Amino acid sequence: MDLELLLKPIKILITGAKGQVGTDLTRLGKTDSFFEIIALDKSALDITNAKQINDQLTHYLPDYVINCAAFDHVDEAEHKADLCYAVNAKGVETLALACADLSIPMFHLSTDYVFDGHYASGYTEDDEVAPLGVYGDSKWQGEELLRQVLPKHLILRVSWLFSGQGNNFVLRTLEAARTQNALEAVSDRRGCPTSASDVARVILAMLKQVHNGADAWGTYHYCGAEITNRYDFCKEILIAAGNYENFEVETLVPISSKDYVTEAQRPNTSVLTCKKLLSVFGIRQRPWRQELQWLMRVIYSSPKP
Ligand SMILES: NC(=O)C1=CN([C@@H]2O[C@H](COP(=O)(O)OP(=O)(O)OC[C@H]3O[C@@H](n4cnc5c(N)ncnc54)[C@H](OP(=O)(O)O)[C@@H]3O)[C@@H](O)[C@H]2O)C=CC1
Ligand SMILES: Cc1cn([C@H]2C[C@H](O)[C@@H](COP(=O)(O)OP(=O)(O)O[C@H]3O[C@@H](C)C(=O)[C@@H](O)[C@H]3O)O2)c(=O)[nH]c1=O
Repeated sequence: MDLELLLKPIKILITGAKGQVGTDLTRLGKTDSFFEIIALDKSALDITNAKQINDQLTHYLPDYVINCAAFDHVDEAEHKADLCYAVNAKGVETLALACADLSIPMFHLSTDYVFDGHYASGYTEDDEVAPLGVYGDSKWQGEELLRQVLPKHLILRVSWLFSGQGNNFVLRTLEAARTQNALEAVSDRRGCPTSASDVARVILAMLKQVHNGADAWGTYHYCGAEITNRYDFCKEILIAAGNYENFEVETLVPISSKDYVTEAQRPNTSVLTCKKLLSVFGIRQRPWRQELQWLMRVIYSSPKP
């Protein structure tokens, strides 16, 4: 690769730029001179709209497209299956076809919910998928369509995302703790929380390497280090936020997932093994507890809206 090309910032186009990962990726990417960021939210680029995709890609001609757009309301997906598949499966295919036409590699995010959660010791990228609900199935179909259409792709499966915005377990726990005296949390559902800003860091690190010639296309897992369950995670959230705020809540009760009935079935142990990412890219997992502490500092130092 010649020097001029190496010195040029890597132009990345982000879809779903107002979501959790989209927001953190935009923020982090803009502080890194290696990148030129084009951040498009749903109104600027709807991934179910082939013409809009084509117009935006030919206008910007990015080096990479990063798809952060998704329909990821797990329960709602059960009764809005058409919309869910339109975005997470067909939308991904439409985006990938446009990328293929213009020879643009695509980075895509997927989920631990492609697995059924019966495998207790952690899933590798080669383990068999068996989604339990519409959301997980739509994400798996999106992965497969991308693999068929565009060989130059990276798929990063992540789990249990949290950030300072959007609909996530951390913010919902804080909201509930402000208004309720007692909270219940499932103690037999295990996984690894992951901060959206940590995912953004990993995406940018992977992109730098493939841009510099690493032939590492394919599927990878990433999640925050250590395994926990929803009850212990909830406890950690309340302890971390308790340094800044007095909550209404007095008790946190561990319950069985059998007693927490939701529209969608969820995997019981959806731990992702991240060894492939370490061996191919040298990227290590960061402890989610540290990320949670950092997020609390950010949340409580920001002015109230
Ligand atoms: N959240 C989690 O816990 C996890 C998420 N993932 C995956 O990670 C990725 C990022 O998730 P996260 O950042 O949390 O998602 P968010 O829901 O925070 O963001 C997704 C964004 O996509 C937008 N969007 C929805 N439909 C379309 C469309 N047709 N075209 C363009 N944009 C659209 C949404 O807009 P609007 O809100 O206006 O509809 C939203 O801004 C997704 O692929 C998700 O499946 C994987 C594991 C865990
Ligand atoms: C609200 C609440 C949930 N829970 C438990 C039940 C269930 O296991 C889980 C549901 O919480 P959430 O709705 O935040 O989690 P959910 O939407 O299932 O989260 C998933 O989102 C999708 C997009 C993904 O890809 C997954 O990785 C995962 O992060 O938490 C409690 O135990 N107590 C509570 O008060």
